[in-house]
Amino acid sequence: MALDKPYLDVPGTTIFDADQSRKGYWLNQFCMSLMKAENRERFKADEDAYLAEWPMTDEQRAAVRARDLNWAMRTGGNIYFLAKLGATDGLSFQQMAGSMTGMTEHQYRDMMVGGGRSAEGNRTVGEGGNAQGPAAQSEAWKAWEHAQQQALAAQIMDEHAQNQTGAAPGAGHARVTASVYSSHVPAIGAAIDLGKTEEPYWQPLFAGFEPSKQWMKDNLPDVVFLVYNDHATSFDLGVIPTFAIGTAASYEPADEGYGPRPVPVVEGHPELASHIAQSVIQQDFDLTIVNDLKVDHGLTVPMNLMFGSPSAWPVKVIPFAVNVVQYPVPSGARCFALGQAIRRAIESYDQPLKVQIWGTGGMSHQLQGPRAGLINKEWDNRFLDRLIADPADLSKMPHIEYVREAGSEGIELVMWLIARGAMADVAGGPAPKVAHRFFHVPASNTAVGHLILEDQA
Ligand SMILES: O=C(O)c1ccc(O)c(O)c1
Repeated sequence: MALDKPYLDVPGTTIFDADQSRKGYWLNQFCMSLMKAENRERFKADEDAYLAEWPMTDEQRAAVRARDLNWAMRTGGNIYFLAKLGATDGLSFQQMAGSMTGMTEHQYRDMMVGGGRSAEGNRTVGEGGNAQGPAAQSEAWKAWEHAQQQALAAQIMDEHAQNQTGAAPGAGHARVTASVYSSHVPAIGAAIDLGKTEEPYWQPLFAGFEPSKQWMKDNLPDVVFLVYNDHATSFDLGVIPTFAIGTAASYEPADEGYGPRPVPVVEGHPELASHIAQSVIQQDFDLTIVNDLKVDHGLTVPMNLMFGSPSAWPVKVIPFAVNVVQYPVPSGARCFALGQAIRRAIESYDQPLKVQIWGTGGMSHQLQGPRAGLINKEWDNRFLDRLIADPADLSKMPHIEYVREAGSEGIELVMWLIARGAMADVAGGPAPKVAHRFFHVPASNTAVGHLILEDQA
């Protein structure tokens, strides 16, 4: 059980939540494609051929062909997406809504003219209202269900047999085991990709991460919650989310202009990510939910620094992108409080997963204007000291201090406060153990800082 679903007992109602969204992703994307006239024409000319272009399930294709909206919703469709299908057929929203009620078009219109369906008796399953019955089904859906019955029965038998012999699902809940902090300079990625890590310029930097790779082998988590910023890669100026959580099953490395980095695809953890999204949003942090995301150096470079260059990443990753590109960017205090909410979310997930939270970006660097190349070693090291010992006080530092002291791009360091806020001591537990600390200048234009804090709770 990942998502809390208090809405399941509302009669005749499907709430479009993360599970539904995941299930219906391609069905809904197909519907969106009908926003273009040329696609509507192609669909109308040959429905089967057009539907075959979309990686939907056979059942979803059948539901579309039958124009059975209840069936389509059962397979993950959402009415605002399905409405593009109805619009392609020339239907109004009233005709579409009415088609799901079992009433004729006229009966439904008359009900609306008469003041609409009453909420009385329709708030909870089992009351006596007129929306309590089973969903209206097309003949096609009934036939489909009939055909599935045998397969379903066999599957239930199988599951039953497995339950008899297999282990019980893991008990317990997820926990934060450590936080990791690291700069994410693209030139570090290029040095890895081009085999330059032993060159005199790069060797001292990579040497500083050798203990980290060993530590990671000894402390491998199941999931990394990876806080980073997108560098005008997946998010352009069209949409700028302040906090965006990736809920996809996988994330391809982005092409940032040099071609995609030759690193493995990043596997996500959609169930935990959706749970965290729900929990954190219910704690009043308004996250943007992202199902389609390519990840840039901000995410992949720290992965290499901590895991080396394996053929597949040994952990699942939940990407969490923070806007630090266009002002206003979130305050340190907001980031610190968000980290606390993320810890609560992780701890309330009912699977025994070990989760690390990483903060990336920084340290001091300025990539623009006559002040480009600014480095402030003393300030950076003081930042590391304060991050370890008094993050609550550090979180009060205003943006202007980051800019003046650590350069315009040094503002990325606010993201480290998200990871730090998720540690046990902030929630009243013991102080973390400093497993590793490293600082090096320069990597390209940047001072590289790195910390590993082990949770002692
Ligand atoms: O130092 C650099 O070259 C550099 C470039 C881009 C970044 O996002 C960054 O963090 C550092």
